[in-house]
Amino acid sequence: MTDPVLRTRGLHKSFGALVATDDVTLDVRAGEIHAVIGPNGAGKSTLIAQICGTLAPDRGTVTLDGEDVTALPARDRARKGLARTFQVSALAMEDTVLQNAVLGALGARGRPWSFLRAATRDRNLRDTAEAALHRVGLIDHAATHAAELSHGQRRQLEVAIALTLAPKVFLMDEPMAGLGADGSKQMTSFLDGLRTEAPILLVEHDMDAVFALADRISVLVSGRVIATGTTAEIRSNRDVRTAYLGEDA
Ligand SMILES: Nc1ncnc2c1ncn2[C@@H]1O[C@H](COP(=O)(O)OP(=O)(O)OP(=O)(O)O)[C@@H](O)[C@H]1O
Repeated sequence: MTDPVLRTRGLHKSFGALVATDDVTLDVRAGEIHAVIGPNGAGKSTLIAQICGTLAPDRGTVTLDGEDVTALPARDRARKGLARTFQVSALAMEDTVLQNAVLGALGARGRPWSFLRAATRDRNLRDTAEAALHRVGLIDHAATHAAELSHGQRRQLEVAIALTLAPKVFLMDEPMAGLGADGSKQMTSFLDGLRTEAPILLVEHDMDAVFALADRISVLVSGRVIATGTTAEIRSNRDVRTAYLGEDA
């Protein structure tokens, strides 16, 4: 079997007496969607933060394509292909969809647009940005301001920006949040097609989406992975049913 694209080994993080991440070992393999589920406060966001590098673990490692990136800051991990999406606030709302994607391709989000105006005239950057917008179905909205996009379209734009950086793996934190039933269905089918671009580590509360999409699921309870398996294995796991899904799951 090929090496996983992303692997955590023994990740551990405490806040005072509270153990938020308790020796978490998991991996994400090429082509798969690996979902992490768990009740509120189980430690999902804390885990994602350590994987993407915004929070330092007390111990344990994160490897990307076999390279130990534990000591690298988030920005360097992103450059190496660890693409965190759905931080909608990262979009420049006053800029167009195309400008956002070009800035993404430059890896230059957060810099004043006035300094980067020339970038949209750069043919290579435009081609990269347009290809990504095409891939996520936003090319017809290239001239629309990000502020005018729907919730779901903004998430697609975040993915387009991530695609411009040729991601090795996507980290997605609650992509369905706030989308409503129809929006969630559309996002589910969008993510289903996206796994061919890069595998996805998906943190999500929407169980319909999780069970429709995931190749494997890890269940986090009180910072600890209590089970990892296929959707069928997780559905029938007694510990999971007791701790999380409930007997009617
Ligand atoms: N910076 C922090 N300082 C102290 N405690 C924290 C900090 N960040 C998280 N925690 C605690 O760590 C635990 C795990 O929180 P975390 O947000 O990772 O859970 P979660 O599974 O993402 O929850 P939710 O599903 O509600 O988003 C919680 O008890 C939380 O209160």
